[in-house]
Amino acid sequence: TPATSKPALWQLQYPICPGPPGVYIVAPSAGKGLGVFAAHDLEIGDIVMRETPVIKIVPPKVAKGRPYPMSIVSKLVREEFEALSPDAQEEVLSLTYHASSAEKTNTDALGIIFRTNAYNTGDKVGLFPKIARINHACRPNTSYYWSEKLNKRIVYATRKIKAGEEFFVSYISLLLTQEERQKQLDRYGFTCHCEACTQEREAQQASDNRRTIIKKAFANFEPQLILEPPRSSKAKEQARKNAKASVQLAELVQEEGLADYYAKAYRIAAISHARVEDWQPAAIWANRGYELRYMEDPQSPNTLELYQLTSTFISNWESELRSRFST
Ligand SMILES: C[S@@+](CC[C@H](N)C(=O)[O-])C[C@H]1O[C@@H](n2cnc3c(N)ncnc32)[C@H](O)[C@@H]1O
Repeated sequence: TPATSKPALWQLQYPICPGPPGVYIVAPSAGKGLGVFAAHDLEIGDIVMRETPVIKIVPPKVAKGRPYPMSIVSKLVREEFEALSPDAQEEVLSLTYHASSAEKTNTDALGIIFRTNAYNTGDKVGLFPKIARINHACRPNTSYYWSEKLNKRIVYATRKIKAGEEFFVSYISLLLTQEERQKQLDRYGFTCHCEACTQEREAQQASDNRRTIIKKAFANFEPQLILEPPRSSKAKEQARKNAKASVQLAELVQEEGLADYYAKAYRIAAISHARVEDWQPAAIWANRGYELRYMEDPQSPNTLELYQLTSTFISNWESELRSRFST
């Protein structure tokens, strides 16, 4: 039909829905190659991308912290790659990669593309060509999770994002000092110039201190996160101190802006208050943690646990109020 022709009657009766407006735009990002930018404003929890892996491999077994042997990875990736459509192959080959000079001459580029861009995906490692365009920051504005059920990686906003802002995720653990983070990022072949890594010296030092304290506190709290109330007076005293310290920890994580770790800190604050039977803050912290975990993945064990904790703590709080007003 010529473009100038009048719309048919059915087109007027059933206007064609153009679908939701796109969330992201891929465009050059200064000093970082390509990047992914917000097409419109986003709220916390809004989905940025959902993507199925084009290649998924079972990685070879290696000691913790050791790199996967590239010869094996390359072979596994190539097998999967050969089965892809020409368009999908082209998309994979267009991805950026970082190789050492020795690797450039003796390693299959496909394996290196995979290493630069792939993400842990349950017990496998997967390549997601669209998500792979998202650059790294040490105080990112999005986070992601792998949904085994949907066979998709899901990226969502962890803070409010304005149209035109770049989306960032973290490629590494963020509970490290700037120097430690840079060592880990070296394998991606870039020096991180994100907002968290380019602060004034004093602010940088303060940020390093906060991250070191948060990491230690998470480890120290771990063995104490049991719901059974303390018995001895010494244990009770310790539990009271912990409840106070757990609030300071949550505040510190917020001050450092590490949204990826908010839910973990809120769970610690919830359980620490439950142990001293301070049900109101226990319920509030648990609910805050639950809301964040729900956003991350409604079905995950972490989400379901916080749902349970929130309901238990709310009913304990209600019983406490009832007994207080009935006397
Ligand atoms: C997974 S890719 C991200 C997308 C990539 N920028 C592109 O053009 O396809 C990882 C590569 O992006 C670049 N990159 C990611 N985050 C960066 C950052 N914060 N600073 C500089 N380069 C970055 C590095 O070259 C890194 O090896």
